[in-house]
Amino acid sequence: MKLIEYPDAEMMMMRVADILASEISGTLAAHDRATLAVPGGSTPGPVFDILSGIRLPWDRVHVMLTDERQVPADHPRSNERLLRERLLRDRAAAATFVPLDPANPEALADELPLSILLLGMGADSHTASLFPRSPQLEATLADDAPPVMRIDPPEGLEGRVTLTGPVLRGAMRCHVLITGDAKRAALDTALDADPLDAPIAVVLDQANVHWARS
Ligand SMILES: O=C(O)[C@H](O)[C@@H](O)[C@H](O)[C@H](O)COP(=O)(O)O
Repeated sequence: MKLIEYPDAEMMMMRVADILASEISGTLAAHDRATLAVPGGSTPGPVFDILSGIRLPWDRVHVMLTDERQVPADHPRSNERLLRERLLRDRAAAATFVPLDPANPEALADELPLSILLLGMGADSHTASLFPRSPQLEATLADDAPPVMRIDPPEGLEGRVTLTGPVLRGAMRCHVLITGDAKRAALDTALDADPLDAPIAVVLDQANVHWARS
């Protein structure tokens, strides 16, 4: 793991957007297409705002979510809604959105391995929708898991659809974006943990973790 600490969240968001843009560009220099997977939640919006305005060959970029909440696409808690409002606009409106469909996991085969993976993390160390104590966690972390699966978070949140362990581990480049002391403490604990206890551990070997206190 490489941990990059920033003086504040604003600087972190600008830098991470720059890194993602240059990784998209680098991928497109060598390949016809780049596939970028991004999280929902409350943290990444400012990265999306900046990235959407950067000049890139967006028509060769496929964008998907790392996970989705099972709510209608126009619901305030929908990650697709966040993506459409904050990332798939301005210059990035030319990108192709790839939906997560657990009924048709093979539809993702052409997108793998992911070129660039951006993950969030909860203070319980969940990432994407791989939640500790979820009844399906072990199946979603298995080496032979399909690329996308349904999963029930343990604490009565809505059902989720998530990219699975093999997809996250297989990404060519992996970034984790976190703020605050509680998430930093969870990260420190996860460094020596089993992914079944701290799911973020599934990517920490290869991850660049970007952290700002606030
Ligand atoms: O849909 C989601 O909830 C996510 O993709 C999830 O993995 C998120 O990244 C973390 O829960 C952190 O969420 P916050 O950024 O809101 O703290």
